[in-house]
Amino acid sequence: MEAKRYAGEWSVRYIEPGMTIGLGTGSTVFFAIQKIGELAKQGLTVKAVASSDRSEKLARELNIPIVSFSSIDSIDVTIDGADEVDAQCNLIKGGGGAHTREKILAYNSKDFIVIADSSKLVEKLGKFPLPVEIVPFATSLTLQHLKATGCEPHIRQENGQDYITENGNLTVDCQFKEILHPILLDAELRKIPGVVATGLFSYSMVTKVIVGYSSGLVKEINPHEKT
Ligand SMILES: O=C(CO)[C@H](O)[C@H](O)COP(=O)(O)O
Repeated sequence: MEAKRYAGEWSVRYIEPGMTIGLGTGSTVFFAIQKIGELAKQGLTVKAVASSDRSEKLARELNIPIVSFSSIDSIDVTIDGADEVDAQCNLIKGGGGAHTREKILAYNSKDFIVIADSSKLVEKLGKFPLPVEIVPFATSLTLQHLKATGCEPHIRQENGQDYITENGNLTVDCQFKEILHPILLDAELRKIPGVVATGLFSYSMVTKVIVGYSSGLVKEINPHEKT
């Protein structure tokens, strides 16, 4: 947990007065939102759009002004977590079931900052089952098409029932052996009618990844930096 806190708290240095910020979802973002709340209390003026009811509720409790997506043109910076980050900074997201809205936030943000503890760093994506949001219509056919891409698809359950996203859809956790070409796989999955969004986020969307270590060390990875 401390490693998540270090990454989350570090990330708020990229927030400037007057910005519109996107709030992701999850236990790492929790620490970023708390820190933003502290800064707001000290006078930082920002407005925020949230990717989930959970994050919105937390932000409201901390008196961070929340605005609706329809009232803004773009987001200055979105801060969000990840389930896996590969060597190029491609991501798997959606462990918390909010990846469709998170992708909309990231896509509409000038900067997309990913925060993660070091356990999320992997060489290749795919150990973590890939979340895919699907509409709950012709589910068994959609599952067959997902399976044909080379995975074992499982409809996510919560308290013994299908997990329903905030968009009213199902989440299918797709276990691949490994994901060698995340961008191609994302395109292949999105061709299946009924698929709303996958939890694959291309490195091209990512401005930087902030990694927290339990020692207190924080590292920044810039996927676009030439080495
Ligand atoms: O994608 C997400 C939610 O949909 C989260 O960012 C991801 O699951 C990481 O969560 P955590 O910070 O709790 O480890």
